[in-house]
Amino acid sequence: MPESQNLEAIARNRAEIDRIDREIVRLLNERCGRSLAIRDLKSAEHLGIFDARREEEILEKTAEANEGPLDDEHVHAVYAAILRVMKEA
Ligand SMILES: C=C(O[C@@H]1C=C(C(=O)O)C=C[C@H]1O)C(=O)O
Repeated sequence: MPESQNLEAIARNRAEIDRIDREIVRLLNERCGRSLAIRDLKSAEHLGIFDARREEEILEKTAEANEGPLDDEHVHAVYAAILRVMKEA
């Protein structure tokens, strides 16, 4: 493939990554809205924000959902960060 075609392919893949990143940010904010709703409901029930068992369940379910090419270890690292920031929102 001539060099210019490779450069065009890089540009196309980057445009797709930009689109996917916008979608990921939208979904993260949608998820955060649900997490905040649960926080309010827990507060009304005088329950604490953090639920270690639920977070473990999420880490298991996201590993099960992983079809690669990311390793489960990578998905775990991303979700550990997501669960941490959800509690800081
Ligand atoms: C939203 C909840 O509260 C916290 C936030 C979680 C999340 O963002 O998924 C999961 C468990 C809790 O630490 C919940 O208990 O479901």
